[in-house]
Amino acid sequence: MILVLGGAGYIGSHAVKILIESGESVVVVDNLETGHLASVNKKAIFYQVDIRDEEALTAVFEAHDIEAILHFSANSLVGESCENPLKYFENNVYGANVLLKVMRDHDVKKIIFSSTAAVYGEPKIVPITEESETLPTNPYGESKLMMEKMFKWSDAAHGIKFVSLRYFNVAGADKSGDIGEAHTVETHLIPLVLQVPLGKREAISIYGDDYPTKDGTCIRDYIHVIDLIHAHLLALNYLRAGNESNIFNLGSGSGFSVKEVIEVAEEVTGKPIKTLIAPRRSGDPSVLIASPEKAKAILKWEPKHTNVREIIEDAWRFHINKPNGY
Ligand SMILES: NC(=O)c1ccc[n+]([C@@H]2O[C@H](COP(=O)([O-])OP(=O)(O)OC[C@H]3O[C@@H](n4cnc5c(N)ncnc54)[C@H](O)[C@@H]3O)[C@@H](O)[C@H]2O)c1
Ligand SMILES: O=c1ccn([C@@H]2O[C@H](COP(=O)(O)OP(=O)(O)O[C@H]3O[C@H](CO)[C@H](O)[C@H](O)[C@H]3O)[C@@H](O)[C@H]2O)c(=O)[nH]1
Repeated sequence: MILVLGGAGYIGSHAVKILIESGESVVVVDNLETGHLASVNKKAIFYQVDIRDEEALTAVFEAHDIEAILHFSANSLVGESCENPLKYFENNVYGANVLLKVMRDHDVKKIIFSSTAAVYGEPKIVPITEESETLPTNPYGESKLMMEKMFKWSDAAHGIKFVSLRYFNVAGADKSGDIGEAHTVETHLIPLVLQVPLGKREAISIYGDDYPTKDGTCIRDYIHVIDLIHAHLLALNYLRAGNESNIFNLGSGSGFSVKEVIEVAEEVTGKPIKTLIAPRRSGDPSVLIASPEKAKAILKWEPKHTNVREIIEDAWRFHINKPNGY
């Protein structure tokens, strides 16, 4: 049995669907703070539980024979984390503490964890390898780095093996259009851009056009959620094969600017997208591009949907299908 924490969220709901399609039995735990019950595949067993509730989490571990955990549950808004850092340490770090305690007490030894490119902060060298310095510029990234260290020391003391996957910019949606990214508070570029052709937003603000990039706007590495989840399945096999704990970047290795994303979204939707030039958003690095070479070499991961047009087409299919979310 695989336990998916945060399985009602954007990325977690895709993981649940793909795990079930690949023949796994899945239990989902989610407190529904930002997730949607309707996004959880009906073949999964669902518990509305907060991972910080040790008693309730223990009951889930006692009800099921859990082999491995995919841990997506967290707060993950960079701006909010700067305004309310303690919320991030409370949910992400304390939540991991409770989880590791329950794992230790129930002899569960495998966990795959959602980390982030935000652990690197402003990179000195691009593309970013796993050896790059980790200097987060916001409490969200700091909380994820702290969690990585908690996993490292829990491995040393209790033999809990982990794979930490440092995601770059996750986007796109399942090809069915049934599940996708539907956050009540949306901060991510692609879903916000698509709100304009959906008629839900007048214009998209471009946060800064004076960066030292080819068109002055920030460059990011967009990774399709389906490719991202396939890396989790490979990480699960990696741990099942008895390998050591490890950390991998997950990105496509190529970058697209904010303006390029908007242009492609205009082509995909067939509608003009009005833009406004806004001030830079604080803490935004100009260029974030992953080196995915380690995941390719060790996990044998090969992202297949790296074209930003395909990523936007798949996101658009979901938004057309569910214009008001779940
Ligand atoms: N979306 C990205 O581009 C991106 C990039 C890097 C890392 N990540 C990480 O990936 C993970 C998933 O991100 P997402 O975009 O799907 O976010 P999301 O908010 O859609 O999903 C998180 C889920 O966890 C649940 N949750 C939060 N706190 C919980 C708690 N204490 N107990 C139980 N459930 C809880 C929420 O209700 C939600 O369903 C997060 O850990 C995030 O930090 C996301
Ligand atoms: O309305 C908007 C929203 C975003 N942007 C720009 O679009 C780019 C992408 O922004 P997102 O908010 O979509 O993503 P981030 O790169 O800020 O952050 C994401 O990727 C990070 C790692 O790269 C972390 O993992 C973080 O959790 C995740 O939200 C940035 O340059 C941002 O300034 C705009 O111009 N206008």
